[in-house]
Amino acid sequence: MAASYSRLLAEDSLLAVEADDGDLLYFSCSPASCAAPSRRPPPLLLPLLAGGGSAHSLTVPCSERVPAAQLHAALRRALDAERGLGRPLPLFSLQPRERGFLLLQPGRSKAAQERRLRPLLAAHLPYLRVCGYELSCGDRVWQCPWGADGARRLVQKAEVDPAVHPAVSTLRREAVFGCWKEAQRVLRECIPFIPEARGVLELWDKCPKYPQKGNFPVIVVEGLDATGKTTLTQSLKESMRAVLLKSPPACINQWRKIFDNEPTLIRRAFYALGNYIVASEIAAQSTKSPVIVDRYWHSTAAYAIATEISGGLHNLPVHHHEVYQWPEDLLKPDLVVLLTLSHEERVRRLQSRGIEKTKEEAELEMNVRFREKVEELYKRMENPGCIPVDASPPREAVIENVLHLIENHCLI
Ligand SMILES: Nc1ncnc2c1ncn2[C@@H]1O[C@H](COP(=O)(O)OP(=O)(O)O)[C@@H](O)[C@H]1O
Ligand SMILES: Nc1ccn([C@H]2C[C@H](O)[C@@H](COP(=O)(O)OP(=O)(O)O)O2)c(=O)n1
Repeated sequence: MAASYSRLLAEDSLLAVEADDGDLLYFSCSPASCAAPSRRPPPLLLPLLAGGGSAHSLTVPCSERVPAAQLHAALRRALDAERGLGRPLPLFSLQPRERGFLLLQPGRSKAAQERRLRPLLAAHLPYLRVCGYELSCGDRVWQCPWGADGARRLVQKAEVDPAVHPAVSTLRREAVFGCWKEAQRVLRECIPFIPEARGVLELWDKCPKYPQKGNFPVIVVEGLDATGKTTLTQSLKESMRAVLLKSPPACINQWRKIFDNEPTLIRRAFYALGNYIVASEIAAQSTKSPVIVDRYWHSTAAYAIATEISGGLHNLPVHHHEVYQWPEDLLKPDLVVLLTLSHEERVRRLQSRGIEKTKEEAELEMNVRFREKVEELYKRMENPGCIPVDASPPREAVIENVLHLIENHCLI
């Protein structure tokens, strides 16, 4: 199905949901101020409600970024753990800015769904907007906010606009930080409940804020897991007598698992600041020798965008979008090499590396789309862009090719 999104006729909100196949259906709601209801019904809710099903939307206002991200994650865990409520579909609202979930239950009454939901949401209710949906007059759906008697709002079909994935407009604010100040701000807000955030910030406090690169070349190696980054960077280190650095750097790596379990906003702020910490090491080392860096900002941005933008490649932000631009306050490398590999060969290497079967299977099955998006995103990065290198030849050939590339860039 082609992706379609809702843009509201009225100023109220824009809501979209991901369908089970990973693509996006749309569902929109606006206040009754839409004077001319369309003859066409909202495509998601009407058939479901007409068939005797029920639907609820749960949204979290996003004015305070960190608490909202945490509540959203807690809600997701609670809904995932509750069997029989159906898969929570992501829901976005831009005005007012909200994120949440839509729960659809074919063949279950609204009252029964509410009975299941109430105890689950009890603790969160003061901070949530919960609405049930009712069918009336054949093709009209009413939105009924919880707790407000008679406060019914008409749900109408919205203009279908093949424009942008609703998460695109939130990327800058919530996933791909354009400067260190933003990432620092998020981690500061996390100190009360993630003590490790203080550790990261203390290390960052000691780093120079706008470090300059030395005269020696700085080469970054990017690519998906198992494309050969470790192999290549080790060899380059030896053959170029270079210093090898990694992002996130060793000094914060001990906290990586903790941040990996946090919501996107916090997780990406950790990786973003990690890049700025590495930058100060790059600056210092590149006055003395060449520097090789295993992953850097391109990985941070590509993985963040690929995770946030559901569905296929067509949902990604357009070429030259601001999220593809290198942050102005981050030290730039001289060359970024992107190792590319066919899916089959990458799987073979993952297997021969002896990854546990469960992880390997999960990787194989669920990540085809994700992998495609990350690879495409690497290629869309700009200023500097990545130079793709075929990583399928034998190790020695790949190293040779990259050394040529470095020479051609007049770096050594
Ligand atoms: N050019 C190559 N040809 C065949 N196997 C390779 C090549 N480069 C790396 N490998 C092997 O593939 C696996 C993944 O490589 P690795 O360097 O660990 O990737 P990454 O650091 O990108 O995860 C390792 O077992 C490694 O020995
Ligand atoms: N500079 C970096 C490095 C990694 N990340 C994130 C992106 C992904 O979520 C993971 C990928 O890390 P992974 O452990 O697979 O990396 P390796 O291939 O083992 O080097 O880390 C990042 O955001 N920024």
